[in-house]
This record gives sequence, C-alpha cells and structure tokens, in this order.
Amino acid sequence: MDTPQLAQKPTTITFIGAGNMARSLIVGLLQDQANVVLRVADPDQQQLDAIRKHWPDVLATTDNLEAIQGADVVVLAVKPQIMREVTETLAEAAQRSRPLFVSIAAGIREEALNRWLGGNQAIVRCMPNTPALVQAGATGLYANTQVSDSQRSAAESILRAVGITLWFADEAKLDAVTAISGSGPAYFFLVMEAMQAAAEQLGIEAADAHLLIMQTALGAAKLAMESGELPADLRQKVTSKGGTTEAALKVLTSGGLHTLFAQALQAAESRSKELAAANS
Ligand SMILES: NC(=O)c1ccc[n+]([C@@H]2O[C@H](COP(=O)([O-])OP(=O)(O)OC[C@H]3O[C@@H](n4cnc5c(N)ncnc54)[C@H](O)[C@@H]3O)[C@@H](O)[C@H]2O)c1
Ligand code: PRO
Repeated sequence: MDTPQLAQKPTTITFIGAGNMARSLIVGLLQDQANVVLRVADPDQQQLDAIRKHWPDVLATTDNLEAIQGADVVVLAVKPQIMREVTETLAEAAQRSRPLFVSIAAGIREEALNRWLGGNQAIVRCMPNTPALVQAGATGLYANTQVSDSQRSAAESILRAVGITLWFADEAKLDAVTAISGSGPAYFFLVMEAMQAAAEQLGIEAADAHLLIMQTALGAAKLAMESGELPADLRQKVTSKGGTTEAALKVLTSGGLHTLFAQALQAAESRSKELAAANS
C-alpha cells in the first residue's frame, strides 16, 4: 500500500508593488498551479482593485508591513527610485521574520538592498524582461551568500513561471544581462517599427505589413530556438547568391549594424552601472 503523502505547506509570496512586472509573475504562478499563497501591497487602489477583480484569492492591501507578515518570499517590484524608501520601512519587520527577498528592480545592487533592509538578509536580485507578460520572459538571477538552496529554488520557480531563467555567480554580470535581455525586447520592437515604415513605403497596407512582420519575427525566433542551428547558418539558408536577401543584408552590414549593436549594448551596460552607483 502506498504511504499517504503529507501535503506540502504552500509558500507565501508577497509582492511589494502591483504593477506590470508583478502582475505578470502572478499570472505565471497561477497558471503554473504553484503551491503558493499570494499577497500584494500597493498604495494605488486602482491596481489593487484590478488584482481583486481578476484574482479574488490574492490578498491585496495598501499596507506593506501587513503584507510581509509571515511571508516566505517578498518580491520587491517597485520602481528603482523608491526602492530605498520602501525597503527601509520594511527593515525592522524583516530583521525579525527573515524572508527571502527577490528584487526585480533594475540597477540596484544587493549590497544597497541589504543595507537598507538592516543587513544579513537573504537576497536574490534578478533582471526579467517584459515578454514575461506573455510567459516568454528571460531572467538573469544572482543570489547572495545568505540564500539557502531551498530559497534559491523558490526564487527560480517564481521567475521560471514566466519564462527561462539563468543564474550568474557574479552580480556585475547582471549589468550585461540588463543590456542584452532586459532592454533587448525594445531593440527587436525598434526593428519591427523600422520594417513597418519601410514596408508601407513599398506600398503595402499597414495592417498587412504588420501581420507579415509579426509572423516573420515569431517564425524567425521559433526557428532559431527549435532548429538547433546557429542564426548565422539560418541566415545563410535564406540568402541566395545574388538574390534579394543578399541585397538587403549588404545595406545593413555596410551601414554598420554590428558596430551599432556593440555600441548600443555597451551604452546600456554602462548606464546600468551608473544607475547602480547613483542608487547605492
Ligand atoms: N519594464 C521592464 O522592462 C522591466 C524589466 C526588468 C525589471 N523591471 C523592474 O521591475 C520593477 C517594476 O516595474 P514595472 O514596470 O512593473 O513598474 P510599474 O510602475 O508598473 O509598477 C510599480 C508599482 O509600484 C507601486 N508602488 C509605488 N509606491 C509603492 C510603495 N511605497 N509600496 C508598494 N508599491 C508601491 C506603484 O503603484 C506601481 O503599481 C522596476 O523596479 C523595474 O526596474 C522592469
Ligand atoms: N527596462 C529598464 C530600463 O530601461 C531596465 C531594463 C528594461 O532601464
């Protein structure tokens, strides 16, 4: 006879800030049917009303301290500019209850968060991206030395509910992750915008151009993910000698596309470091 399994205690996760990123994580966790109890705190009643309407089981409050009471994990999902003020008001309670803190804020170092939270806290810093809204995100994570193995798994499962996750042992690498995948969706959107304008100049109706461009972007990403082939090899397969693609690619490469991307990513990485220095 099978031994009956004891039901595992659910993990209580509190979101401080109920904005776009927090809501995408909540959707992911609920779709994942994770064994969790969810709470959110936000001063904006409209945000809370939206949460209550869609997810009546999620406790929604304006009181950050009430929301973190007894929580196993506290996800810090407010804008970087107000992170210091928010964490400093949580410090006293956090020193007593010692939850795992998961910060999704761009450009705020673990050292600063730890200091604002009173020190010696378990903190995972991560950099997700907006495709998390459709469960297709990419997140880089870093854990400080206070984080236990089970807390690491808890942090990973929250972010994995909205896409892929990748751990980094060196926190400084998160500046590069911010430049690559944090800001990255905007680079692809800019390419889509540029293609849209160019397609319309070729006389294609806006709606038709939009559909062709979106499906091409989706198809290219899916092919690159699923074929196991390198983008350079896939590009060559599209490019017939003396054909149309070759004509287009010549324009893009001779216009300095590679240099532009190198400079763009360097600018984003430097800005991430500057923001962290300003927020310390
Ligand atoms: N948007 C992105 O591409 C992206 C990518 C990665 C990480 N992030 C990070 O995610 C975090 C949240 O970004 P977002 O786009 O969800 O922002 P958002 O503005 O949608 O959400 C922030 C929420 O915080 C709430 N808030 C304000 N003061 C508060 C307080 N004192 N206590 C509790 N809540 C408070 C606001 O009312 C708002 O609902 C930011 O730190 C950002 O750096 C964003
Ligand atoms: N959005 C934030 C920014 O632009 C961080 C990555 C994506 O600063």
